[in-house]
Amino acid sequence: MSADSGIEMVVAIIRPARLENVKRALVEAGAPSLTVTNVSGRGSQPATKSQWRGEEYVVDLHQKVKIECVVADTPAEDVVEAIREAACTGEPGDGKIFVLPVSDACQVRTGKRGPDAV
Ligand SMILES: Nc1ncnc2c1ncn2[C@@H]1O[C@H](COP(=O)(O)OP(=O)(O)OP(=O)(O)O)[C@@H](O)[C@H]1O
Repeated sequence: MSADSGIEMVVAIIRPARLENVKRALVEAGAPSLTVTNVSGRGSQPATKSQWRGEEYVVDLHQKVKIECVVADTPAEDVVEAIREAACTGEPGDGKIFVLPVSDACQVRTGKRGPDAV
């Protein structure tokens, strides 16, 4: 389902090691613009145990990369599929992808609004 504005945001939380693969896939899907943030999070990927100075501790927040990709001309569904294929290893912890409606956009340089600003 697409937003009234025709603009949608795909938010993907993926393995850092898959970022280059995903960036390449987004170019091929016609959606090269993106914002990338280093994040930590918890899904169903099991916690791991680590040691520091002889003390054992549980690591339940895993290092991930968050990709935000706002699209208007390219269907969000194509972006989701491109990211999924490029990010998948088949192992727990591969991540998750969310699609959000975006009510409007504004290009700072030109003042354009709506899909033309994306
Ligand atoms: N429901 C959620 N809300 C917010 N962030 C989530 C959610 N589910 C997963 N995440 C984020 O995605 C990252 C990867 O999730 P993860 O892959 O471990 O779990 P999963 O997708 O539930 O299942 P699986 O491990 O089987 O792939 C998490 O570390 C977290 O940052």
